[in-house]
Amino acid sequence: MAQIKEQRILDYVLQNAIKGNPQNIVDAIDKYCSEMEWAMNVGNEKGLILDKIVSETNPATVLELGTYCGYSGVRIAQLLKPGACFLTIEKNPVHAAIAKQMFEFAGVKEKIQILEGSSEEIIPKLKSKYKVNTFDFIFIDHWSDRYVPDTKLLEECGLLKKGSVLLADNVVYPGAPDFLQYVRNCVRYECTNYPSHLEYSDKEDALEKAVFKG
Ligand SMILES: O=C(NCc1cccc(CNc2ccc3[nH]ncc3c2)c1)c1cc(-c2ccc(F)cc2)cc(O)c1O
Ligand SMILES: [Mg+2]
Repeated sequence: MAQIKEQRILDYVLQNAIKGNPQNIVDAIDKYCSEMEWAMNVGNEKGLILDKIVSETNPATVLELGTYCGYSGVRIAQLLKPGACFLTIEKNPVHAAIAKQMFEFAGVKEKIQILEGSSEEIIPKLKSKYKVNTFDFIFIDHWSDRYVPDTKLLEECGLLKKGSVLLADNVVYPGAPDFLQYVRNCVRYECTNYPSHLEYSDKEDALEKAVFKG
């Protein structure tokens, strides 16, 4: 069966990491992707910034756009308080299948629900179908041309409340210039930029935090 990179990453974790140990699994993915095959996980440098912002926010409800292999999902899940609700949307069914196995191995399966499909089709259904009211923390890491439309969709669907924290990956590389312009010029957001580097690379990148003011 033709193996894909994401399957090789999962296999490496299953064979080399400690089951039920989220941090060890995160470290194993970083080791594989820095030594063997580059992959678009948020990585450890930006991951530490993500950890700090999640810890400061201490969210009860989390939405992630773009699950991929589950790397950021595992990082976030290990920081959540008991009973927190974490939904992650993944359009690519192969990525979703890999992430599901990653979450099971990490022992965070009960904390995370993977919603298969695209953000534009799922976000409008979150209140009705998934009994969500608003999100305290949203990690945006899917197609960069969806960052702005999905931020507007979250507003329109009433899924943001005063203090909701949006954190967007890759705002420098590959780049999301329209997102930066939108949130930085909109009075309803308080923005902070966190310069960093592209995962497993020395190219410059950054995370952008945008706090919704209501
Ligand atoms: O593009 C990126 N990630 C998004 C992405 C990418 C591919 C597939 C999917 C399929 N998943 C998907 C799609 C649409 C969706 N709608 N709702 C959910 C949802 C889920 C998602 C990315 C790229 C680079 C990068 C690439 C090349 C390079 F040279 C340097 C850097 C680095 C990153 O950190 C990145 O995050
Ligand atoms: Mg990314």
